[in-house]
Order: sequence, then C-alpha cells, then structure tokens
Amino acid sequence: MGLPKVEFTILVIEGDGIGPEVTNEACLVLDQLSALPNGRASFKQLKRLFGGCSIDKHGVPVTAEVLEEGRTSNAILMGATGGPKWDGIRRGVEGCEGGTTLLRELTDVYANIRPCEYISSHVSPLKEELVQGTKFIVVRENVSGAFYGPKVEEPDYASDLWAYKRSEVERIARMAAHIALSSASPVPRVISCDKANVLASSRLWRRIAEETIKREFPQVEIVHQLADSATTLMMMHPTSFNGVILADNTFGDILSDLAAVIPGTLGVMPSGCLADIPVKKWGDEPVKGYYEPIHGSAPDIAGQGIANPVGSILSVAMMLRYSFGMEEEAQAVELAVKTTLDAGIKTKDMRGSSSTREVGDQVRANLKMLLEKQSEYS
Ligand SMILES: NC(=O)C1=CN([C@@H]2O[C@H](COP(=O)(O)OP(=O)(O)OC[C@H]3O[C@@H](n4cnc5c(N)ncnc54)[C@H](O)[C@@H]3O)[C@@H](O)[C@H]2O)C=CC1
Ligand SMILES: CC(C)CC(=O)C(=O)O
Repeated sequence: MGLPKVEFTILVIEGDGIGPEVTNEACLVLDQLSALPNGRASFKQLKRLFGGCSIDKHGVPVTAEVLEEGRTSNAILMGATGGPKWDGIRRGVEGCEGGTTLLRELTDVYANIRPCEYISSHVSPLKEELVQGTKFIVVRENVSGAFYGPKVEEPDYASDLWAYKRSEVERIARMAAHIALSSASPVPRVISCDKANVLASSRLWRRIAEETIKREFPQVEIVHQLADSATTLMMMHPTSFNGVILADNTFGDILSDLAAVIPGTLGVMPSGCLADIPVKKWGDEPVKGYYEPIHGSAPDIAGQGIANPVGSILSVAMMLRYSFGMEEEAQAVELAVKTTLDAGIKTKDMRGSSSTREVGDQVRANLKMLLEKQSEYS
C-alpha cells in the first residue's frame, strides 16, 4: 500500500461568462489527479459563487464566508468575473472587479506570475520568425499601486493614488529574481518596466528594484525599460524580453495582456498570484496561490461552448508547481496540453473547430497516458 494522499483544499470560483465553462475543464484535471490510485495528493474543491452571480444571489460580489474560505484554503482557482450586466456597479468593492481585488488583498497574493511562451499554431498576428523562441514571464505586483490607492469618484472629478512602499517593491523584486533563476526563465535576467521619466512611484520602483536585486541576487542581471516603449519593443522584438519582466500592478496588467499577441490569443495564457516564494519541493509547506487564466469573462462568446480552456488548465499546472511542489504532475499537464494542440485539437480562437469540452477531454486523455508512463518508471 502506498502512502496516504495529502488532501489540499481548493476554493473554486467559476465566476461569470465563460468562467464556468473553462474552469470546469481545469477542475476535471484536478479530479483526474485526485483519482490516481498511486497519486500523492487529492484536491477537495469548494465551488462558490463570486462576482456577478454572487451579486445576483447575495447582493455582493463576494460574501464574508467565501472570503474566509479564500483565506483558509490552500489555493484558489478562479475563472473570470464581470460582464455588461454588472458594469454599472463599479464603485469600491460593490462590483465584480472590486470583489476580485479584495480577495487578492485579503490573501496577500502580492506576486502575479504570467508566463508567455510562443505556441506554434499560426494564429499569432506577428511574423513567425519574430515570435519563435519567445519565452518570458511577467512578474506583476498584485496588491498595491493604482488598483489599491484611495479613490475619489465625484461627478466631475476622479483620482486614484498610485503609490508604492519600499517593502512592497523589495518583495516583488525578490520574487522576480527568484523566478529569473528558476527553470521557468530561459536566462537569469529581469527587465523592470516603469515610467521613471514621469512618475515618482516609478522612480522609487526603479531604485529599490535595482538595489534589491544587485544586493541579494548578484547572479541576476537587471535592466530597465520605460513601459510605454516596452510595448513597441515587445511587438517588434519579443525575444528581447526573454527572462522576467518585472512591473507594477498597472503596467504588469497591460504588458501581460499585450503579451497574448505573441501566441495569438488570450485563451492560452495562464497566471498565478502567489503570497510567497514558490514551494521548492514536494512536502514543503504549501504556498498560498490564486490561479486564473489572464482573460476575462468574454461575454461575446459565453454559453457557446467554444471558449479556450487552455489558460485555465495551464493555471492548474502552475498551482501544482508553485503552491504544492508537484513538478512532475505540472509538467505532465503542460505536455498533455501541448500534445493536444499539436494534434490540431483547438478552439476557434486558435483557428480550430473543437469545442471547450473536446479540448478538455483530449488533454485529460493525453494526461492519463503520460501519468501511466510516469508511474511505470517511478
Ligand atoms: N480576472 C478577471 O475576473 C477579469 C475579468 N475581466 C472582466 O471580463 C469582462 C470582459 O472583459 P474584456 O475586456 O472583454 O476581456 P476578455 O478577456 O473577457 O475578452 C477579450 C477578447 O478575448 C476573447 N477571449 C477571452 N478569453 C477567451 C478564451 N478563453 N477563449 C477564446 N476567446 C477568449 C473574447 O472573446 C474577447 O473577444 C469585463 O467585465 C472585465 O471587467 C477582465 C479581465 C480579468
Ligand atoms: C481586477 C481585475 C478584474 C482587473 C484585471 O484585469 C486584472 O487585474 O487581471
């Protein structure tokens, strides 16, 4: 008899629009891993309302009970929230987006890790020779800056305070250096993007990021790039960003969505928000993480069964790696996705004709074979 499985509790927030469709495929991957006779972990899923569906039922985007489950669970898997129905409710934490920022803040998931790798499927609007070989990871500060500063919202005046403290920049710079030294990054290099020519918060950002990385990670190169010209360079020479892009909450959000042009669709981009440096190996204390595809609720395609579940499934791979130290399982999920896409099983956004469910089914069929092979050799 093998060792008893470790049970992890996952708060699952399917959310709105395509959220439930893509999250369902990712949850089935977790079920598949839980059911493995010789697997090392099982995943208890708490499916809860959040965002627009919670507003409709409870009048708030997130209830106190769900926030508490977010705080106490080992990890969170999120679909996406929001949509035109709730666009009018956006002040404070009353709206869908406010619920999301509140949960991020409460769980202190300060580092949003957003990998971008070129997947050859000929849907990138950029020339193949430009995008080939692109591999970078955006490390975005996730719980401060303009998203969180006090807001003034009057009929004829509005403002958002875009502020950073030394400690906030230090910890995200450490995370960026850590990721730059991991196997996720092709080179030990951090490209920090800011607007130090204009914004005071960016000047602090640049100075502290540079000091922290030079002092604590001398083996990591740090370079700086203004965030506006970074957008042009990213489209003209994507591989010049290979390594880690470090950016604050606002610039990181924009640069990582822009990065979706490289694979050619938002639908394949995963992300993880971490509350600490990732788990090094299986058995270490889990690191709290909040995982979600980077896309939104895509109301234009919701309910049609054509949403791409790849970003959500790859977010589960990130959860396995970064929160639980399950590297072999994470790699198996990633390979199962790659094999599925290489075989032409793709949704419409990748010029395929498969449904969300067909892509998910094929990923799980491939994963089954890969896990069986892994267990033969272990
Ligand atoms: N984390 C979250 O909950 C986020 C929520 N949102 C919310 O989502 C709503 C819609 O926002 P948009 O700006 O339209 O961004 P979006 O990411 O939902 O959609 C942008 C475009 O990408 C396509 N797309 C997105 N995900 C896809 C997938 N998995 N498969 C195939 N195509 C996909 C959509 O069809 C659309 O044409 C808004 O209410 C926004 O606030 C936006 C970003 C993040
Ligand atoms: C709070 C989110 C809905 C905004 C967003 O686009 C993000 O941070 O990913």
